[in-house]
Amino acid sequence: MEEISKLPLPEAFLNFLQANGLDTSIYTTSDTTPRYIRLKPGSEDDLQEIEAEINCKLQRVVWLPGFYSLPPHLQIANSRAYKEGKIYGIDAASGAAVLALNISRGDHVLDLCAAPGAKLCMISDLLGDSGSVTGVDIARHRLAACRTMLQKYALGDRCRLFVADGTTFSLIPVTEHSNSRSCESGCQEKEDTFKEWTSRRPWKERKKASKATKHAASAFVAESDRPELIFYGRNSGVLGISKSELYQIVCSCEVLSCGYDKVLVDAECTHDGSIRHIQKFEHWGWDTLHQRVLNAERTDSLTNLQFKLLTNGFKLLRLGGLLVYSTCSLTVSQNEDVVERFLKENASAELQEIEAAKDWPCKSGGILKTLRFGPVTSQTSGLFVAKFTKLAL
Ligand SMILES: C[S@@+](CC[C@H](N)C(=O)[O-])C[C@H]1O[C@@H](n2cnc3c(N)ncnc32)[C@H](O)[C@@H]1O
Repeated sequence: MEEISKLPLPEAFLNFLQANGLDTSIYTTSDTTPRYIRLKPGSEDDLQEIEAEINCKLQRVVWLPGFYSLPPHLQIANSRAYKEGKIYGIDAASGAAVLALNISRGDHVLDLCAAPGAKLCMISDLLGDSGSVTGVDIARHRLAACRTMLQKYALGDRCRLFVADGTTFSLIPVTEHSNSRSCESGCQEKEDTFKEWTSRRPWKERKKASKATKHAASAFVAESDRPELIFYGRNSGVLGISKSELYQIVCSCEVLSCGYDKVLVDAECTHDGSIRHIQKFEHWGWDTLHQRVLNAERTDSLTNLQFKLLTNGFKLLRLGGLLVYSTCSLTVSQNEDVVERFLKENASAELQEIEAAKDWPCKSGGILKTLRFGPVTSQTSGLFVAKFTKLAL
Protein backbone atom coordinates (compact mmCIF):
# COMPACT_ATOMS: atom_id res chain seq x y z
CA MET A 1 0.00 0.00 0.00
CA GLU A 2 2.89 2.30 0.85
CA GLU A 3 4.35 1.78 -2.59
CA ILE A 4 1.15 2.43 -4.51
CA SER A 5 0.20 5.50 -2.49
CA LYS A 6 3.17 7.26 -4.13
CA LEU A 7 1.50 6.97 -7.50
CA PRO A 8 -0.25 10.04 -8.93
CA LEU A 9 -3.72 8.57 -8.43
CA PRO A 10 -6.17 9.45 -5.67
CA GLU A 11 -6.27 7.13 -2.71
CA ALA A 12 -9.92 6.23 -3.28
CA PHE A 13 -9.12 4.91 -6.75
CA LEU A 14 -6.09 2.99 -5.47
CA ASN A 15 -8.33 1.43 -2.81
CA PHE A 16 -10.88 0.50 -5.47
CA LEU A 17 -8.17 -1.15 -7.58
CA GLN A 18 -6.79 -2.98 -4.59
CA ALA A 19 -10.21 -4.18 -3.40
CA ASN A 20 -10.81 -5.59 -6.88
CA GLY A 21 -7.34 -7.13 -7.19
CA LEU A 22 -6.44 -4.91 -10.15
CA ASP A 23 -2.97 -3.87 -11.22
CA THR A 24 -2.29 -0.16 -10.68
CA SER A 25 0.60 0.05 -13.11
CA ILE A 26 -1.54 0.30 -16.26
CA TYR A 27 -2.76 3.74 -15.13
CA THR A 28 0.63 5.11 -14.17
CA THR A 29 3.13 3.87 -16.73
CA SER A 30 3.17 6.15 -19.76
CA ASP A 31 0.29 5.40 -22.05
CA THR A 32 1.56 3.60 -25.12
CA THR A 33 -1.77 2.02 -26.09
CA PRO A 34 -2.42 3.04 -29.69
CA ARG A 35 -5.54 4.74 -30.92
CA TYR A 36 -7.62 2.81 -33.39
CA ILE A 37 -9.77 3.80 -36.33
CA ARG A 38 -12.08 1.85 -38.55
CA LEU A 39 -12.05 2.69 -42.22
CA LYS A 40 -15.57 2.90 -43.56
CA PRO A 41 -16.09 0.18 -46.17
CA GLY A 42 -15.65 1.75 -49.61
CA SER A 43 -12.95 4.18 -48.43
CA GLU A 44 -10.04 1.76 -48.94
CA ASP A 45 -8.82 3.66 -52.01
CA ASP A 46 -8.45 6.81 -49.90
CA LEU A 47 -5.94 5.21 -47.55
CA GLN A 48 -2.82 6.87 -48.99
CA GLU A 49 -4.50 10.25 -49.10
CA ILE A 50 -5.56 9.88 -45.47
CA GLU A 51 -2.01 8.93 -44.45
CA ALA A 52 -0.59 11.94 -46.29
CA GLU A 53 -3.09 14.22 -44.61
CA ILE A 54 -2.49 13.07 -41.05
CA ASN A 55 1.19 12.69 -41.84
CA CYS A 56 1.36 9.21 -40.39
CA LYS A 57 1.42 5.66 -41.72
CA LEU A 58 -1.68 3.75 -40.68
CA GLN A 59 -0.78 0.34 -39.27
CA ARG A 60 -3.27 -2.30 -40.36
CA VAL A 61 -4.54 -4.35 -37.42
CA VAL A 62 -3.91 -7.82 -38.81
CA TRP A 63 -6.41 -9.57 -36.56
CA LEU A 64 -9.28 -7.13 -37.16
CA PRO A 65 -10.49 -6.35 -40.70
CA GLY A 66 -10.90 -2.67 -41.50
CA PHE A 67 -9.02 -1.47 -38.39
CA TYR A 68 -5.83 0.60 -38.27
CA SER A 69 -3.75 1.79 -35.34
CA LEU A 70 -2.26 5.22 -34.79
CA PRO A 71 0.20 6.61 -32.25
CA PRO A 72 -1.65 7.35 -28.97
CA HIS A 73 -1.44 11.12 -29.13
CA LEU A 74 -2.16 11.70 -32.79
CA GLN A 75 -5.28 13.81 -33.29
CA ILE A 76 -7.51 12.99 -36.25
CA ALA A 77 -10.55 15.12 -35.48
CA ASN A 78 -9.38 17.93 -37.77
CA SER A 79 -8.51 15.68 -40.67
CA ARG A 80 -10.60 15.79 -43.81
CA ALA A 81 -11.04 12.01 -43.77
CA TYR A 82 -12.61 12.25 -40.32
CA LYS A 83 -14.79 15.22 -41.20
CA GLU A 84 -15.94 13.53 -44.40
CA GLY A 85 -16.87 10.39 -42.50
CA LYS A 86 -14.32 8.05 -44.06
CA ILE A 87 -12.85 6.98 -40.72
CA TYR A 88 -14.22 6.75 -37.22
CA GLY A 89 -12.52 6.18 -33.89
CA ILE A 90 -13.29 2.85 -32.21
CA ASP A 91 -11.03 0.81 -29.98
CA ALA A 92 -9.91 -2.54 -31.41
CA ALA A 93 -11.32 -4.43 -28.40
CA SER A 94 -14.73 -2.84 -29.08
CA GLY A 95 -14.41 -3.95 -32.69
CA ALA A 96 -13.72 -7.49 -31.48
CA ALA A 97 -16.88 -7.44 -29.30
CA VAL A 98 -18.93 -6.51 -32.38
CA LEU A 99 -17.23 -9.17 -34.50
CA ALA A 100 -18.05 -11.76 -31.82
CA LEU A 101 -21.71 -11.26 -32.77
CA ASN A 102 -21.05 -12.90 -36.17
CA ILE A 103 -23.29 -10.40 -37.89
CA SER A 104 -24.55 -11.72 -41.19
CA ARG A 105 -26.67 -10.33 -44.00
CA GLY A 106 -30.26 -9.66 -43.07
CA ASP A 107 -29.76 -9.83 -39.30
CA HIS A 108 -31.99 -7.76 -37.05
CA VAL A 109 -29.66 -6.45 -34.37
CA LEU A 110 -30.43 -4.84 -31.00
CA ASP A 111 -27.83 -2.63 -29.31
CA LEU A 112 -29.24 -2.15 -25.81
CA CYS A 113 -26.73 0.45 -24.50
CA ALA A 114 -25.95 2.13 -27.76
CA ALA A 115 -24.65 5.63 -27.06
CA PRO A 116 -22.46 7.31 -28.09
CA GLY A 117 -22.51 4.81 -30.91
CA ALA A 118 -19.13 3.56 -32.12
CA LYS A 119 -20.26 -0.07 -31.96
CA LEU A 120 -23.62 0.80 -33.48
CA CYS A 121 -21.82 2.38 -36.45
CA MET A 122 -19.75 -0.73 -36.93
CA ILE A 123 -22.84 -2.97 -36.70
CA SER A 124 -24.51 -0.79 -39.26
CA ASP A 125 -21.61 -0.84 -41.68
CA LEU A 126 -21.32 -4.63 -41.33
CA LEU A 127 -25.02 -5.02 -42.18
CA GLY A 128 -24.69 -2.84 -45.28
CA ASP A 129 -27.94 -2.73 -47.20
CA SER A 130 -29.65 -5.55 -45.32
CA GLY A 131 -31.34 -6.25 -41.98
CA SER A 132 -31.86 -3.59 -39.34
CA VAL A 133 -30.33 -2.21 -36.18
CA THR A 134 -32.20 -0.91 -33.15
CA GLY A 135 -30.23 1.28 -30.76
CA VAL A 136 -31.50 1.91 -27.23
CA ASP A 137 -30.05 4.17 -24.55
CA ILE A 138 -31.48 5.74 -21.42
CA ALA A 139 -29.55 9.00 -21.86
CA ARG A 140 -31.29 11.16 -24.43
CA HIS A 141 -28.39 13.55 -24.99
CA ARG A 142 -25.99 10.65 -25.55
CA LEU A 143 -28.38 8.98 -27.97
CA ALA A 144 -28.79 12.29 -29.81
CA ALA A 145 -25.00 12.30 -30.24
CA CYS A 146 -25.32 8.79 -31.62
CA ARG A 147 -27.90 10.00 -34.13
CA THR A 148 -25.51 12.77 -35.24
CA MET A 149 -22.80 10.16 -35.70
CA LEU A 150 -25.06 7.89 -37.78
CA GLN A 151 -25.99 10.82 -39.98
CA LYS A 152 -22.40 11.99 -40.37
CA TYR A 153 -21.27 8.53 -41.48
CA ALA A 154 -24.43 7.93 -43.56
CA LEU A 155 -25.03 4.73 -41.59
CA GLY A 156 -28.57 5.37 -40.35
CA ASP A 157 -30.58 4.01 -43.27
CA ARG A 158 -31.56 0.77 -41.50
CA CYS A 159 -31.38 2.10 -37.99
CA ARG A 160 -33.93 3.22 -35.39
CA LEU A 161 -33.01 4.85 -32.09
CA PHE A 162 -35.13 4.73 -28.93
CA VAL A 163 -34.60 6.60 -25.68
CA ALA A 164 -35.62 3.88 -23.25
CA ASP A 165 -34.59 1.89 -20.25
CA GLY A 166 -32.82 -1.18 -21.56
CA THR A 167 -33.93 -3.22 -18.56
CA THR A 168 -37.57 -3.01 -19.68
CA PHE A 169 -37.41 -2.23 -23.42
CA SER A 170 -39.71 -4.73 -25.13
CA LEU A 171 -40.05 -3.87 -28.82
CA ILE A 172 -39.20 -6.57 -31.32
CA PRO A 173 -37.74 -5.82 -34.75
CA VAL A 174 -40.14 -4.71 -37.46
CA THR A 175 -40.31 -7.45 -40.04
CA GLU A 176 -42.89 -8.22 -42.69
CA HIS A 177 -44.14 -10.97 -40.40
CA SER A 178 -44.77 -8.61 -37.49
CA ASN A 179 -46.45 -6.07 -39.79
CA SER A 180 -49.02 -8.51 -41.08
CA ARG A 181 -49.74 -9.97 -37.67
CA SER A 182 -50.41 -6.64 -36.02
CA CYS A 183 -52.68 -5.53 -38.86
CA GLU A 184 -54.76 -8.64 -38.36
CA SER A 185 -55.33 -7.52 -34.77
CA GLY A 186 -57.02 -4.39 -36.14
CA CYS A 187 -55.30 -1.21 -35.12
CA GLN A 188 -57.13 2.03 -34.57
CA GLU A 189 -54.11 4.14 -35.48
CA LYS A 190 -53.68 2.56 -38.89
CA GLU A 191 -53.94 5.88 -40.68
CA ASP A 192 -51.30 7.44 -38.50
CA THR A 193 -48.28 6.02 -40.23
CA PHE A 194 -44.67 7.14 -39.90
CA LYS A 195 -43.59 9.51 -42.63
CA GLU A 196 -40.01 10.11 -43.64
CA TRP A 197 -37.96 11.13 -40.60
CA THR A 198 -37.01 14.78 -40.27
CA SER A 199 -35.19 16.46 -37.42
CA ARG A 200 -38.39 18.35 -36.53
CA ARG A 201 -40.42 15.20 -36.14
CA PRO A 202 -39.48 14.11 -32.60
CA TRP A 203 -40.85 17.34 -31.11
CA LYS A 204 -44.15 17.02 -32.98
CA GLU A 205 -44.33 13.35 -32.11
CA ARG A 206 -43.98 14.08 -28.42
CA LYS A 207 -46.68 16.81 -28.51
CA LYS A 208 -49.09 14.49 -30.28
CA ALA A 209 -48.19 11.60 -28.02
CA SER A 210 -49.06 13.49 -24.86
CA LYS A 211 -52.52 14.38 -26.29
CA ALA A 212 -53.29 10.89 -27.47
CA THR A 213 -52.44 8.95 -24.33
CA LYS A 214 -56.07 8.33 -23.42
CA HIS A 215 -56.68 6.54 -26.74
CA ALA A 216 -53.99 3.94 -26.23
CA ALA A 217 -55.30 0.43 -26.83
CA SER A 218 -54.62 -2.11 -24.11
CA ALA A 219 -52.95 -4.53 -26.52
CA PHE A 220 -50.18 -2.03 -27.12
CA VAL A 221 -47.70 -0.22 -24.91
CA ALA A 222 -49.51 2.75 -23.30
CA GLU A 223 -48.49 5.80 -25.30
CA SER A 224 -47.11 7.64 -22.27
CA ASP A 225 -44.83 4.67 -21.50
CA ARG A 226 -43.61 4.24 -25.02
CA PRO A 227 -39.92 4.48 -25.73
CA GLU A 228 -39.20 7.76 -27.48
CA LEU A 229 -38.22 7.18 -31.09
CA ILE A 230 -35.65 9.86 -31.85
CA PHE A 231 -34.50 8.64 -35.25
CA TYR A 232 -35.34 6.13 -37.93
CA GLY A 233 -33.81 5.56 -41.32
CA ARG A 234 -35.70 5.12 -44.54
CA ASN A 235 -35.15 1.35 -44.57
CA SER A 236 -35.35 0.73 -40.84
CA GLY A 237 -38.82 -0.80 -41.16
CA VAL A 238 -40.50 2.18 -39.46
CA LEU A 239 -41.45 4.21 -42.54
CA GLY A 240 -45.06 3.56 -43.53
CA ILE A 241 -46.08 1.51 -40.51
CA SER A 242 -48.49 2.72 -37.83
CA LYS A 243 -47.65 3.43 -34.22
CA SER A 244 -49.63 0.39 -33.21
CA GLU A 245 -47.47 -1.75 -35.40
CA LEU A 246 -44.30 -0.24 -34.03
CA TYR A 247 -45.36 -0.45 -30.40
CA GLN A 248 -47.11 -3.80 -30.44
CA ILE A 249 -46.56 -6.08 -27.48
CA VAL A 250 -45.74 -9.68 -28.20
CA CYS A 251 -45.70 -12.55 -25.74
CA SER A 252 -42.46 -14.23 -24.76
CA CYS A 253 -43.19 -17.34 -26.84
CA GLU A 254 -43.52 -15.13 -29.96
CA VAL A 255 -40.17 -13.51 -29.21
CA LEU A 256 -38.58 -16.93 -29.67
CA SER A 257 -39.32 -16.67 -33.38
CA CYS A 258 -39.73 -12.88 -33.92
CA GLY A 259 -37.00 -11.60 -31.58
CA TYR A 260 -33.64 -10.16 -32.60
CA ASP A 261 -31.06 -12.33 -34.36
CA LYS A 262 -28.25 -10.60 -32.51
CA VAL A 263 -28.16 -8.55 -29.31
CA LEU A 264 -25.30 -6.46 -27.96
CA VAL A 265 -25.37 -5.53 -24.26
CA ASP A 266 -22.39 -3.20 -23.88
CA ALA A 267 -23.41 -2.39 -20.34
CA GLU A 268 -22.93 0.72 -18.26
CA CYS A 269 -19.95 0.11 -15.94
CA THR A 270 -17.22 1.82 -13.90
CA HIS A 271 -15.09 2.22 -17.08
CA ASP A 272 -11.96 1.40 -15.09
CA GLY A 273 -10.55 -0.62 -18.02
CA SER A 274 -10.44 2.49 -20.16
CA ILE A 275 -7.22 4.26 -19.23
CA ARG A 276 -8.18 7.26 -21.35
CA HIS A 277 -11.49 7.54 -19.52
CA ILE A 278 -9.78 7.42 -16.11
CA GLN A 279 -7.20 9.98 -17.26
CA LYS A 280 -10.03 12.39 -18.05
CA PHE A 281 -10.59 12.80 -14.31
CA GLU A 282 -7.41 14.94 -14.31
CA HIS A 283 -9.64 17.52 -16.05
CA TRP A 284 -13.00 16.66 -14.47
CA GLY A 285 -11.47 16.68 -10.98
CA TRP A 286 -10.42 13.56 -9.10
CA ASP A 287 -13.03 14.32 -6.45
CA THR A 288 -15.79 13.46 -8.94
CA LEU A 289 -14.28 10.00 -9.45
CA HIS A 290 -15.70 8.82 -6.16
CA GLN A 291 -19.24 9.77 -7.00
CA ARG A 292 -19.07 8.67 -10.63
CA VAL A 293 -17.04 5.49 -10.37
CA LEU A 294 -16.12 4.21 -6.98
CA ASN A 295 -19.11 4.64 -4.75
CA ALA A 296 -19.75 1.15 -3.37
CA GLU A 297 -23.52 1.63 -3.46
CA ARG A 298 -23.28 2.65 -7.08
CA THR A 299 -21.15 -0.40 -7.84
CA ASP A 300 -23.75 -2.59 -6.17
CA SER A 301 -26.59 -1.06 -8.12
CA LEU A 302 -24.41 -1.17 -11.24
CA THR A 303 -24.00 -4.93 -11.03
CA ASN A 304 -27.77 -5.24 -10.63
CA LEU A 305 -28.28 -2.96 -13.61
CA GLN A 306 -25.83 -5.02 -15.66
CA PHE A 307 -27.63 -8.21 -14.68
CA LYS A 308 -31.01 -6.72 -15.61
CA LEU A 309 -29.74 -5.38 -18.95
CA LEU A 310 -28.28 -8.78 -19.80
CA THR A 311 -31.48 -10.55 -18.73
CA ASN A 312 -33.72 -8.26 -20.76
CA GLY A 313 -31.43 -8.34 -23.81
CA PHE A 314 -31.59 -12.13 -23.67
CA LYS A 315 -35.38 -12.02 -23.38
CA LEU A 316 -35.51 -10.17 -26.70
CA LEU A 317 -33.23 -12.65 -28.49
CA ARG A 318 -34.77 -15.19 -30.86
CA LEU A 319 -34.15 -18.89 -30.40
CA GLY A 320 -30.68 -19.75 -31.69
CA GLY A 321 -29.69 -16.05 -31.80
CA LEU A 322 -26.46 -14.67 -30.36
CA LEU A 323 -25.95 -12.17 -27.56
CA VAL A 324 -22.69 -10.48 -26.59
CA TYR A 325 -22.27 -8.99 -23.12
CA SER A 326 -19.34 -6.62 -22.67
CA THR A 327 -18.08 -4.05 -20.19
CA CYS A 328 -14.98 -1.87 -20.10
CA SER A 329 -14.48 -2.65 -16.42
CA LEU A 330 -11.74 -5.02 -15.35
CA THR A 331 -13.47 -6.08 -12.11
CA VAL A 332 -14.77 -9.61 -11.61
CA SER A 333 -17.96 -8.34 -9.96
CA GLN A 334 -19.15 -6.55 -13.14
CA ASN A 335 -18.14 -9.36 -15.46
CA GLU A 336 -17.70 -12.99 -14.42
CA ASP A 337 -20.02 -12.60 -11.40
CA VAL A 338 -22.80 -11.11 -13.57
CA VAL A 339 -22.35 -13.89 -16.14
CA GLU A 340 -22.40 -16.59 -13.47
CA ARG A 341 -25.59 -15.23 -11.89
CA PHE A 342 -27.21 -14.88 -15.31
CA LEU A 343 -26.39 -18.48 -16.31
CA LYS A 344 -27.73 -19.76 -13.02
CA GLU A 345 -31.07 -18.03 -13.54
CA ASN A 346 -31.46 -18.65 -17.29
CA ALA A 347 -31.48 -22.31 -18.19
CA SER A 348 -31.90 -21.55 -21.90
CA ALA A 349 -28.68 -19.49 -22.01
CA GLU A 350 -25.49 -21.18 -23.10
CA LEU A 351 -22.03 -19.60 -23.22
CA GLN A 352 -20.48 -19.83 -26.67
CA GLU A 353 -16.90 -20.10 -27.80
CA ILE A 354 -15.83 -17.00 -29.76
CA GLU A 355 -14.18 -18.84 -32.63
CA ALA A 356 -12.38 -15.82 -34.11
CA ALA A 357 -10.65 -15.20 -30.78
CA LYS A 358 -8.02 -17.84 -31.48
CA ASP A 359 -6.31 -15.16 -33.59
CA TRP A 360 -6.94 -12.29 -31.16
CA PRO A 361 -4.39 -10.94 -28.68
CA CYS A 362 -6.56 -11.45 -25.62
CA LYS A 363 -6.72 -13.90 -22.74
CA SER A 364 -9.44 -16.03 -21.24
CA GLY A 365 -11.71 -14.47 -18.63
CA GLY A 366 -12.28 -16.18 -15.29
CA ILE A 367 -15.01 -18.32 -16.90
CA LEU A 368 -14.12 -20.58 -19.79
CA LYS A 369 -15.11 -19.09 -23.21
CA THR A 370 -15.17 -15.50 -21.90
CA LEU A 371 -12.44 -13.06 -23.01
CA ARG A 372 -10.47 -10.25 -21.51
CA PHE A 373 -8.71 -7.54 -23.48
CA GLY A 374 -6.35 -5.05 -21.86
CA PRO A 375 -3.51 -2.65 -22.50
CA VAL A 376 -0.80 -5.15 -21.59
CA THR A 377 -2.19 -8.25 -23.32
CA SER A 378 -3.86 -6.65 -26.31
CA GLN A 379 -2.54 -3.10 -26.70
CA THR A 380 -6.18 -2.04 -26.45
CA SER A 381 -8.48 -0.63 -23.84
CA GLY A 382 -9.73 -3.11 -21.22
CA LEU A 383 -12.82 -5.06 -22.26
CA PHE A 384 -14.58 -8.17 -21.00
CA VAL A 385 -16.58 -10.13 -23.61
CA ALA A 386 -18.97 -13.06 -23.18
CA LYS A 387 -21.14 -14.57 -25.89
CA PHE A 388 -24.36 -16.54 -25.38
CA THR A 389 -26.92 -18.34 -27.45
CA LYS A 390 -30.56 -19.14 -26.64
CA LEU A 391 -31.45 -22.81 -26.54
CA ALA A 392 -34.87 -24.41 -26.83
CA LEU A 393 -35.85 -25.96 -23.51
C1 LIG B 1 -20.46 1.69 -22.09
S1 LIG B 1 -21.63 2.84 -22.62
C2 LIG B 1 -22.07 2.18 -24.18
C3 LIG B 1 -21.10 2.51 -25.27
C4 LIG B 1 -21.63 2.21 -26.66
N1 LIG B 1 -22.01 0.82 -26.80
C5 LIG B 1 -20.64 2.56 -27.75
O1 LIG B 1 -20.04 1.69 -28.36
O2 LIG B 1 -20.47 3.75 -28.00
C6 LIG B 1 -23.00 2.47 -21.66
C7 LIG B 1 -24.27 3.19 -22.04
O3 LIG B 1 -25.34 2.62 -21.26
C8 LIG B 1 -26.31 3.62 -21.07
N2 LIG B 1 -27.22 3.17 -20.00
C9 LIG B 1 -27.11 3.26 -18.66
N3 LIG B 1 -28.19 2.73 -18.06
C10 LIG B 1 -29.01 2.28 -19.03
C11 LIG B 1 -30.28 1.66 -19.07
N4 LIG B 1 -30.94 1.36 -17.94
N5 LIG B 1 -30.83 1.38 -20.25
C12 LIG B 1 -30.21 1.69 -21.42
N6 LIG B 1 -29.00 2.29 -21.46
C13 LIG B 1 -28.40 2.57 -20.29
C14 LIG B 1 -25.49 4.85 -20.76
O4 LIG B 1 -26.25 6.02 -21.00
C15 LIG B 1 -24.30 4.68 -21.72
O5 LIG B 1 -24.53 5.41 -22.89
